[in-house]
Amino acid sequence: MASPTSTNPAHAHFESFLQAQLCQDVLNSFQGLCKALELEPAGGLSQYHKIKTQLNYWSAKSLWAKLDKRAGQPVYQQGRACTSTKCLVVGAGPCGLRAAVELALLGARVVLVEKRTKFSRHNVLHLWPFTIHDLRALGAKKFYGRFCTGTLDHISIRQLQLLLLKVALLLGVEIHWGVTFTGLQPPPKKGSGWRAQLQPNPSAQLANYEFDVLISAAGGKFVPEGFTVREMRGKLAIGITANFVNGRTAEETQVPEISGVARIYNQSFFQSLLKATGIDLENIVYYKDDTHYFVMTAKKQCLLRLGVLRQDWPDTDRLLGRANVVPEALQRFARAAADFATHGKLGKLEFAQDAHGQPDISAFDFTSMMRAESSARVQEKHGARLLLGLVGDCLVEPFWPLGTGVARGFLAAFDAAWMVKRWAEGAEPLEVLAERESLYQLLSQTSPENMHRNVAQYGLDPATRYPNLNLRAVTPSQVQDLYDMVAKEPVRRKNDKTDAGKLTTESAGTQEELLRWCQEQTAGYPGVHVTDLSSSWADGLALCALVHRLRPGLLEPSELQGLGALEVTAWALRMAEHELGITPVLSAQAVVAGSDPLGLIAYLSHFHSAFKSTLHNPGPVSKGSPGTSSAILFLGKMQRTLQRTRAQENGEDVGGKKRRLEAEAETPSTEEPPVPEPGVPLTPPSQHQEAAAGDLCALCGEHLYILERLCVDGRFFHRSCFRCHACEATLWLGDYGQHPGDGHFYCLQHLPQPGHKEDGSDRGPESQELPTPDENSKPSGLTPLAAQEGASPVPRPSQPARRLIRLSSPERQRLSSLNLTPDPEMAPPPKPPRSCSTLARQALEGSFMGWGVPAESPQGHVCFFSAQFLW
Ligand SMILES: NC(=O)C1=CN([C@@H]2O[C@H](COP(=O)(O)OP(=O)(O)OC[C@H]3O[C@@H](n4cnc5c(N)ncnc54)[C@H](OP(=O)(O)O)[C@@H]3O)[C@@H](O)[C@H]2O)C=CC1
Repeated sequence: MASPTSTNPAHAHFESFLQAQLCQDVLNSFQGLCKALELEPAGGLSQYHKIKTQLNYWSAKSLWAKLDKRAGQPVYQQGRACTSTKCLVVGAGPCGLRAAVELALLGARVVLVEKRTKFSRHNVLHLWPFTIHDLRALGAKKFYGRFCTGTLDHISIRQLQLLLLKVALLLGVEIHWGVTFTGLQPPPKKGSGWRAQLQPNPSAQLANYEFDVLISAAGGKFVPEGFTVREMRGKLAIGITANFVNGRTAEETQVPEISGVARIYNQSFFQSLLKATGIDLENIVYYKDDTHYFVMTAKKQCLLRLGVLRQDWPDTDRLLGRANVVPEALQRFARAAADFATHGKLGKLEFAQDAHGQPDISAFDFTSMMRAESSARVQEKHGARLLLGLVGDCLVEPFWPLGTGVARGFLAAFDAAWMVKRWAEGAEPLEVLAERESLYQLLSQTSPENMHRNVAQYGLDPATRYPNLNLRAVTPSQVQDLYDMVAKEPVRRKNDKTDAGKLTTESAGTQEELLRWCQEQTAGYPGVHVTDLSSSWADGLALCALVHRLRPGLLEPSELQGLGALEVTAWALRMAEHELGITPVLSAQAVVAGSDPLGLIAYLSHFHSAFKSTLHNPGPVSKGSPGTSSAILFLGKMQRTLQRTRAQENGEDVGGKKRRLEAEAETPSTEEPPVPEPGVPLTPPSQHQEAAAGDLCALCGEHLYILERLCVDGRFFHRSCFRCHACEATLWLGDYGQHPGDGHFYCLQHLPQPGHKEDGSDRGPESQELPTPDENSKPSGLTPLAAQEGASPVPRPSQPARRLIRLSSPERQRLSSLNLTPDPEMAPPPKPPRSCSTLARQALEGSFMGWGVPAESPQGHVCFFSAQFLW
């Protein structure tokens, strides 16, 4: 057995390859290695086995042991799962490389194109436990000895790229640098395949490469053909990142990292900072890696005051545009903040250089994020099918204070590779797409707390990662529009230079656009004048108009005659929920009182989504004039009723209505309460009272902020409270059951047979048919709703039967072979604290993903994150 110091040139190349810290050095040493071993690089998995056979000295063997262990997982079928699949991956960011590695392990031929020629991003990513385990298992320590040696778990983007690049090269991925993917070249005739348009003109071999899978991992600015994106925009939040040279001196090593200081947790720190420097921040983070990396959220007024921004512009792009930012002032700002946060112990704080040789500092707007509407598509031409999948920022741009780091990017990479495996197995395109979309639904809800606890079991199979998985949450019929015979026009995003400033109607995202859309949909309805996203909705008419616009047949004027605003609103909310599937995120009281503007925006964005999906699957929605005769009749009557009510109210004291709403707001039920008696003195609603307007969790009774709200059967819970009564796993919407006997919620695995006993002695086998929640079989314990319904003056439509979810036998077998039964020894995960971080984590995702909703904290702050969460 030879040692690395032997004269074998292959060993020397291999050691250089392991140690290389620049992209070009990695490529050079790998080429040298292949030459020395007389191998053609990019030879797929067989190339890996050849390298392994020839390099069998101890240092190399420790790496092979790790890679062999991963490659030996049954899911890869010894590298034969996708041998006839040819993939093109676009983008060598962390997610593109991670996806390429998985595809290579499956035995696919993988070609990756990246427009950059070097890795230069110093910014540091937070790592979840599973990502650390995953990277260690790929030999991270071998490539980067400092991997996760600090007090905090993180890695710089470039180090992450470097180590994944090395793994990808070893596994035979073909990588082309400085090559930009510009579009698809459909097959010109039968018998030919899909190719890529690339810039600059590629070699003939690359130009002629025909593939049947395209994975786009090209980052948040790129949207491949056929995909649509939605912009989520909240209140302005300005992030600043700065990287300073890390000289790795003893003094620098001593300086403690800051995993996150947020204003709401440490007011005195931020006040002292303001006093000493004039800098006003919401939060600050400091990580030590290749550089000293700082990220902070700065207040606009202070940036203007300190001359960092020249002028205040309402348009964020202009506000933070190159012309409006003074680089020297920005550098002074970041340096002073970093210096203060580290008590001056980092010395002179010299800026590291970015890709262009400039000081590595940037100010960016993180209020706007893009999210693709779907994660995959299939295109077919002349009989050649192409599967397209998105991963990483190209799929969902992360909201950096949530601390999702690269974790969800990796999950999407795994899910996409799993999709490719299913594709290679010959599953029907719509089935493949439906499964992928089912997984995509889970992505935004994932957190370390609600995934399987044993990260060592994580693999490509989604069942190893997501508990209570239902790969049929989305059905093939729901994804028909993702299967194109002809590609649609690409949708470009707002800052796409090729189509600057334009958003398609489908990706419209700002509140103004939402308002405009609401105005368009409600135009022509008598008595409806939508001028804003708050008070215009207080009489319930506009909401009814939207419901009618979507489903004209739902409105029966006779049902609503004589009702007040609150009752009308409650009716509209219920109709929307039960008939249109639009989950309420605020109560009727809050709509009428206008006490929850954020909730209303989130809620209205659901209508927009529902409207769009109805357009995709045309049903009863009338696209023509909204003012059908029944609607006009209905709303006319409603208006008269409301006018009568108002006239009566004018007889009361001026604050009668307000006081009444306030009293209503104290009723925690989401059902409409009885209209209170007039005569109570006027006081503006306090924060507490506003919070009480349907804002208490129906399970724990604690305050429920909008970002935490989960609506199940008309009641609101904290997401963290919505757990399986048996195993305490967090439940996914659509994948749970409520037992009619005990009223508790269960995951499908633990849902007891009807008539079970609480002690579980009669607990049935795994998946059970979910009870259809008809009105008579409402459980008593958890459904006060049912009791109230009798008293409700508003007729309630029958609820649609809940979906029947059964695992197929192969699925059951697969699950049982994975041995995923919860370990009885293992304590249930602690309930996460409901802090601003939790709110933030749940913001802008989940069921009210539509319009970006600024995160609402108890203190009304817009940005927040706590110690453990970081980019
Ligand atoms: N801290 C930070 O500054 C950033 C952090 N991140 C984090 O990184 C992760 C995302 O990684 P990932 O999804 O892999 O995305 P990345 O943005 O890291 O990588 C995408 C790569 O694809 C390149 N690319 C873009 N368009 C094309 C094209 N048409 N043809 C070829 N290459 C192209 C990009 O170049 P180019 O960038 O020049 O467009 C970039 O190098 C997330 O966790 C995110 O939080 C992501 C971005 C910034």
